[in-house]
Amino acid sequence: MASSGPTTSDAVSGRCLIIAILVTLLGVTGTLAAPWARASQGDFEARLNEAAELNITAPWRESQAVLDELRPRLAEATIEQRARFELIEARNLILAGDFEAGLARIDQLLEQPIPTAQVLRARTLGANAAIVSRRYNRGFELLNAALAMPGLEQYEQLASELLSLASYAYALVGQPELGLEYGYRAIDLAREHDTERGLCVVQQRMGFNNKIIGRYEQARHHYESGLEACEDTNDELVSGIIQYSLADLLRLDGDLEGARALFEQALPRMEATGFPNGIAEARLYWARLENELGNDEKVTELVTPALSAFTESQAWDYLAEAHQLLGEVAIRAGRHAEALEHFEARLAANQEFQDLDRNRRLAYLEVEFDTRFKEQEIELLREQTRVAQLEAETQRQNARLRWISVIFGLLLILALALWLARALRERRHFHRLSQTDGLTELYNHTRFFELLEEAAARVRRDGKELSIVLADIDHFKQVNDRFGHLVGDEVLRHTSRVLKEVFGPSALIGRIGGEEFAIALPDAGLSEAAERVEQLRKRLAGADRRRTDPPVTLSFGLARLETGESPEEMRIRADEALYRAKNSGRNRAEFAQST
Ligand SMILES: Nc1nc2c(ncn2[C@@H]2O[C@H](COP(=O)(O)OP(=O)(O)OP(=O)(O)O)[C@@H](O)[C@H]2O)c(=O)[nH]1
Repeated sequence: MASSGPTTSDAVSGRCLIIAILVTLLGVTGTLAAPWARASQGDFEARLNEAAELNITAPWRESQAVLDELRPRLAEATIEQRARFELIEARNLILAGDFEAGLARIDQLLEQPIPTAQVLRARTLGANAAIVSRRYNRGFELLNAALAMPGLEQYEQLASELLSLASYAYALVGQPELGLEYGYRAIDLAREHDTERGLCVVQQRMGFNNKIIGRYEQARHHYESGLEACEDTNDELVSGIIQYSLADLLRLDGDLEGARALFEQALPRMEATGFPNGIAEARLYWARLENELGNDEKVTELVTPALSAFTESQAWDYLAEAHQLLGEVAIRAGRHAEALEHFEARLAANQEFQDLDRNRRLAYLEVEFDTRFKEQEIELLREQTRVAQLEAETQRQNARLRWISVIFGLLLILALALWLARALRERRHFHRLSQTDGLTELYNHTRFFELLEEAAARVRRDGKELSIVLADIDHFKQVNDRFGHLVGDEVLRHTSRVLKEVFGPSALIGRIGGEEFAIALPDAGLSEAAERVEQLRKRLAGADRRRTDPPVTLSFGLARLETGESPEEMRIRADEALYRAKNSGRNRAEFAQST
């Protein structure tokens, strides 16, 4: 006889409940059991590990007995050990069906400063327990907080358990693809770190995920792999879950005898764990099969004891399905009043389930929305930080550029200043060259007569005197011829120096020809000029003359600027006087004739 049980959605969601509880418990227990190797660190540690191990392999009461024995010694425990103790106990409370107390214990633990691994453990266990007990907001909050923990994958088995929980939770709220994605990550992690227990848990969840989206072949494959891993780790709980889940798959596949054989193994196994929700789920699954086979008595026998467990754990979908089955049995037996009661109970349970399902999706969406919103906020903040960094970098570059420009500008100004100073120096040099005679550094011909003009104008204006002396070295050609031009040059320079010394700074002295000099004496008359000439002759002939110097004499022509006379006219007269001095035997001075 065909079953007309609850909707597929009801059945699927109901199945989740038991699986989730079992897997939660399994996950935490598995993690806690891991530090067996540290038993030698002390009796407390060893007993704590024993309690954790018992949580996997025995009914929860056995591990709780160990915890109760350890409780008086909690004061000597480390923070980490206390956290593990609390987590095992919280898990036991949940296994015993007291979700509220279990979750309160986890919340308390999360408020304390505990190692990161314990935080991850507590969040994973809390998320699972909250989701299983219909506290979806809290469940997804804890799940997302755990998933957001940095460096998650370094926690290996813990991370694998968390990802497998995420896999289950997302499948539960209608996101099976996301669930599969998390599941594959969890499988990879479990394989990578060779954790059989992790593999056992995640394969079971992946079996569930595939089953609810109708991929029975894949579901079966995951369940079978999971069963192998679970048997290896003596995990009675998950082994039992997988067995009755596989049996349900066989039923769906039409292998009813195979399914029954598996149920016969799974139910006693579940009963041995003492976990009421798991036992009730196994009974319901089996009852589906017996309903299909028309074994009404067996259906009643299986389902009736499960009703209270479903009601207590608010597994409304399962409860609805159970009442549906019992209602059908009652109809077939002609007990119509009883059937009506069951169908009414089914309707009520379905109503509860619809509310629950809506709440579940809403909770997921709220947390998901909140998370996405926060992610967007974080992304926005990151973007703002990036922009600020870019701006700061741009400002730094601008400041650098400004400095470079300033330095470059200063260097340019300096180079220009140097170049200008050099140009000015050169200009002054060339200017001086253009006015002086390079050999003697006396005024050259042009400059001398310019200055003479100016001096003449000045003395005329001031009503003072001005005399001029033309001096020409005697027989200079012979000096050159006898001693060479270099000596001749030296004679010219020496003569110039003596001229300057004798006539003093007020006199204008110029070299106006090869060996011919002109001296203008402002404010001086002929007698003073003659006196100086005499001094000069003595100096050249006497004291100043070195023994190696060739004998040098000069002939002089002296003239005084007459009233109304131009400097040129004065010069001509002085020239004539010089000519006379030369002709009169040289080495002498002649006065120019007055006009
Ligand atoms: N070493 C040297 N010789 C110069 C320079 N300028 C002109 N002389 C020489 O001066 C000599 C001038 O010779 P002259 O004009 O014959 O005159 P002098 O030999 O002095 O004879 P008198 O003037 O008649 O006494 C020439 O031999 C020129 O070569 C010069 O700058 N350096």
